[in-house]
Amino acid sequence: MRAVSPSTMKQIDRRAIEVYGVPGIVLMENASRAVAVAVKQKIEEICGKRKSPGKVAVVCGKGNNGGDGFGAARHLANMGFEVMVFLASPFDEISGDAAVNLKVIKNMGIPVLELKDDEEPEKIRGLFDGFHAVVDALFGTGLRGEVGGFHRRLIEAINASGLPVVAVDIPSGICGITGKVLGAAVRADVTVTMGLLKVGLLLYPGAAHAGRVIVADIGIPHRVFEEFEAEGFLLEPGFIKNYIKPPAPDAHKGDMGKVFIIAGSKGMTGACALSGLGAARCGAGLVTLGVPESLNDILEVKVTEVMTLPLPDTGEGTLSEEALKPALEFAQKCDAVVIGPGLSCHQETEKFVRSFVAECERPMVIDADGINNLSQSPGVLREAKAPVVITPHPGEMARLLSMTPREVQENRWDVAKKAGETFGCTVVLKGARTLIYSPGRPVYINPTGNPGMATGGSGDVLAGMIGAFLARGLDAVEAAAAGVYLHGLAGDAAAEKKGEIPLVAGDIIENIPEALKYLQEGEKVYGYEIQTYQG
Ligand SMILES: NC(=O)C1=CN([C@@H]2O[C@H](COP(=O)(O)OP(=O)(O)OC[C@H]3O[C@@H](n4cnc5c(N)ncnc54)[C@H](O)[C@@H]3O)[C@@H](O)[C@H]2O)[C@H](O)CC1
Ligand SMILES: [K+]
Repeated sequence: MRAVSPSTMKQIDRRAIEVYGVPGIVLMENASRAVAVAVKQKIEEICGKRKSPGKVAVVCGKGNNGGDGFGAARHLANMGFEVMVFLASPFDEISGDAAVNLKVIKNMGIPVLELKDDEEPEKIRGLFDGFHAVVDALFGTGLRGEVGGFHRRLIEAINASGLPVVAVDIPSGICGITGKVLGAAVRADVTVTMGLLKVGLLLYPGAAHAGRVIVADIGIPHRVFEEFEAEGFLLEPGFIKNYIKPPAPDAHKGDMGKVFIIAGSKGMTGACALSGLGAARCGAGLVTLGVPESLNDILEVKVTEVMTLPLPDTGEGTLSEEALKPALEFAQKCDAVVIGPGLSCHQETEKFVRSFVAECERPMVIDADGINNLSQSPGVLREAKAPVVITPHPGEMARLLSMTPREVQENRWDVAKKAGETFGCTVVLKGARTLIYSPGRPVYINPTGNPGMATGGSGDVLAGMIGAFLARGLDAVEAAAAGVYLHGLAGDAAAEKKGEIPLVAGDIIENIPEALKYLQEGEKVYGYEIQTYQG
């Protein structure tokens, strides 16, 4: 599902009005209706259907977000709710379509209380006593910069009310593209966003402030959406299902892709097994682990469905430079390579990784120590002869870009794009709402997964899964999207059974079959669900 920035949404709104001739007031009417229906649903969810359905406070700003609020107030009154509008702006500053709707509700006798900037703080704090829900129509795509002073106090009062909150378009105070809190932000139970998803509703902390997201079709001709490049794309089952096709009836293991996984060092044999099994569970026909010779016997015991290839060892249980020739030769016989899980940063291994990445002619997933071994020479990534997917967690990305993990986390969107453009590869920036970026493509946002997956070995499994999809012929972005989505879905299935705390990497592998089954047959989607309101 497409996700856009506020500025792109404004351009789409404008084109619908000025080029296609849809009057703005019509868009606002549809938006208002969607909000009112969501409020009714939310209150009924909590209080059940009642003769007198309840009392709703609608907090309106001075722009069209507020205009949606005025329209929603009218619809809610028509539904039998007792409605009160709190206007966070002087009456005479309301204009255009918003002014039309304000006039109507005043003609209907709906009380509209104009709040002054210098209202007594305790008056603001007590504003919502006795109400059953609050509608946040303060700021939408028109928010600029930090929310301060009176608006901040108003937002804090909404959050302190303890009432269910329905946000109009974007929770006020959330940046519509980064998801950051700009000073203060409303915590909504439901966000009714107009036309298309906004990126900021999908990225933390915005995703936490948005609650359940409903995308309202407000009557913009759908072809207008096609006329603009969406900045983001929320990964969904339908999108992934196309990539995960069952094997042909007469398939044999050679058809299903050969994956070569170069991994492991003394004490890190688990990483080899986890990435190998991750690949095998995603349908790779043949999986071979290239490991330091001294660890080969251990791996032979550890794995069954996966083969091993002993490679020259430094004598310390790590790969030596001598491993380059045999590793490149074997890679030539495979369809995709995964390099990095548990490899260590031994100085000889670092040289091996640098040369291998520069010379390998097969699509590669570079993970964990594969990335760390390139942090002194990230330019090698640009020399790669075949498509590359890097799968850094924030710390590994920080080393690659000479940033701090905090800087990475505070700018995930921009960092993922910067890394993709700098290294000319597909970037999987792991974390809550993993981002996938490749030059020239939108940023894919993954909604699956849970905090229980932040456990040793989880990344090794993911690297193997992406390697399997690469080996089965998906391009770098598709393989990354399929792997990331499925990895999170399997983790959600595991967490549903065992809880998040006890979850270990092996549980993710165990649940890949169930996750695949849901993708291909079921409708149940864990974790994240977007509803669409068609009016
Ligand atoms: N035709 C359309 O565009 C439709 C828009 N819809 C809704 O309208 C809003 C966007 O409305 P807009 O008037 O552009 O801006 P906002 O209402 O979001 O902003 C309100 C107002 O607030 C002022 N402001 C901005 N930043 C700050 C700040 N940091 N502190 C104080 N005040 C601030 C600024 O002057 C703005 O004018 C969109 O979200 C939809 O909800 C309809 O839904 C569909 C048609
Ligand atoms: K809002």
